[in-house]
Amino acid sequence: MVLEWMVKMPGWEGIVLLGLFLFLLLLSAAPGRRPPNFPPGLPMLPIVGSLFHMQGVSLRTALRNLNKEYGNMASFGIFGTGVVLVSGSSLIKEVFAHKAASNRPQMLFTTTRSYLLSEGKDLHLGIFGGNGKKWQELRRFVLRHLRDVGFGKTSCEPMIVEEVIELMDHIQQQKGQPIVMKRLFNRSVVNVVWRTVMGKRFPYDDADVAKVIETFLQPADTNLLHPLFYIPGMSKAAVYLPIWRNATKSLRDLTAFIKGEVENFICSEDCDVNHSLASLFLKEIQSHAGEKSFFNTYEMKAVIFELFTAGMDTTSSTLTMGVYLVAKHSAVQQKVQQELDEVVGRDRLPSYSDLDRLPYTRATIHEAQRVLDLVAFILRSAAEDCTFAGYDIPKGTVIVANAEDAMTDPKLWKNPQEFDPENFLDTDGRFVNNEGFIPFGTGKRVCVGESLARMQIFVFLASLFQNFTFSLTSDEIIPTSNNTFSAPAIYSAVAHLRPRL
Ligand code: HEM
Repeated sequence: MVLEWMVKMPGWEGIVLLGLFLFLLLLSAAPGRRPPNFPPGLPMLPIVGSLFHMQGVSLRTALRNLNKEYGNMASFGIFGTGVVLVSGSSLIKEVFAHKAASNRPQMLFTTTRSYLLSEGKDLHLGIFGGNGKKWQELRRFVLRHLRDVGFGKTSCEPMIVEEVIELMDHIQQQKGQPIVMKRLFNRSVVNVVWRTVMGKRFPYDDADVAKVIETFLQPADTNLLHPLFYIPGMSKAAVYLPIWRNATKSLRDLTAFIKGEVENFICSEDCDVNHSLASLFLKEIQSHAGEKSFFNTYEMKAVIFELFTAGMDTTSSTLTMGVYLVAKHSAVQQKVQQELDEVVGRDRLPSYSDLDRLPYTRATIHEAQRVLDLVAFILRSAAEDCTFAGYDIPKGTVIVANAEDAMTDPKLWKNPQEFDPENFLDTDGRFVNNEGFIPFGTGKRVCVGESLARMQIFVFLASLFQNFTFSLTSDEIIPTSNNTFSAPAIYSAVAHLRPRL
């Protein structure tokens, strides 16, 4: 896997990395070293770690095998970094709730993005990539003020409904012709986030946002455990390498877009009266003027960048997969529509307040999210030396939550390998939550956008199934789930308008 990647690299950089790789190979002949009382797992050789023991299978398969072979606390090494894979929903929750597991490892895409946003002055910007006191303060500020501007609360539902109506108009205009579903939802989803974060929405034909959406690197294109990212010093060095500059073209376009949006906002006349997170952030920066503070325009750009990226493709992928699974299982589609007709009717759109009276629809939506399993492996790192399940984990160890295992654990789910809304229903048809359902992560760094995402997913999908019957028209492609993220199916569908009752 490593070798293949390097051989594909053109020019001197490929040669240098290949040389480095061969040098490491020679050094790895020395006896192995694993920290004392570290969880069991693959042999960890000096310098290269366990890379040679993971050859020939995809990373995801390697992680699955690790769990099966070594149990709920299993380990391996990537170069000098120890990695612990935590499985079992109760152990994941215990570990991830602990402040010792609350750091995020340095990831190449967060350092590159920080570099670009700060003109090279800071490599550790934002909430997602931030750690320690700065992460705590920024996260607290963003959560509090997102709530103030209505994020995920009933007051933001009308915005979601407006986007749903526009999307349904667009679908209706296709007049029963096949619709390519990939990225169909991105624009509507990003508008909801943008309205709370920046106080504006993008017109449907905005060319800049269309370009960003079109070239956006989807989560499933990102391998957060790529060995090259764990070469010591790489997260800092790579931002200066021409090869990395070329490989990150879409990231560069996106950072330029967000920088432009934020800078225009700061210069705009209504920046301090506009009721948005951006204007509250700006006020916070001004209130700390002259002091040493985490609130500055670089952090503001990074936080806005994160809300845009984390909020767009995650929710859109879930909607794409939701329509796909329901269209593929026509009996489920009929039951959802029957429940919607009985509880909501067809004269008004479903509202989030209907959720409790729509157990089958709710179970279907949860089940689509479980089957997609978007973030199958969630990355944190040890903020300090710590002990979990009797094993010692040194500071800096990467800690990975095996969400895939929790979401398919046969001890927790009736029918873990199938799309089956019954997984979230009791024998009386009532909706029941499941402790293995952790699509938004868990504990100290649980997803900031969970409440908004849940509301958006429900309102969009319930409205679509109330108004249209979907059927698949093409042979769908199920992307081989890669690495740490999963991708939704790629397909086309026909949407038949349902008549009013
Ligand atoms: C279906 C939609 C979504 C899914 C499945 C999802 C999933 C996740 C997961 C698994 C994490 C890591 C949690 C952990 O470490 O325990 C995360 C973090 C995060 N998410 Fe989401 N997310 C979604 C939507 C959103 C939205 C709508 C936003 C904001 C607009 C958002 C913003 C963030 C941020 C800022 C973090 C970093 C939190 C931190 O490190 O403290 N996400 N998300």
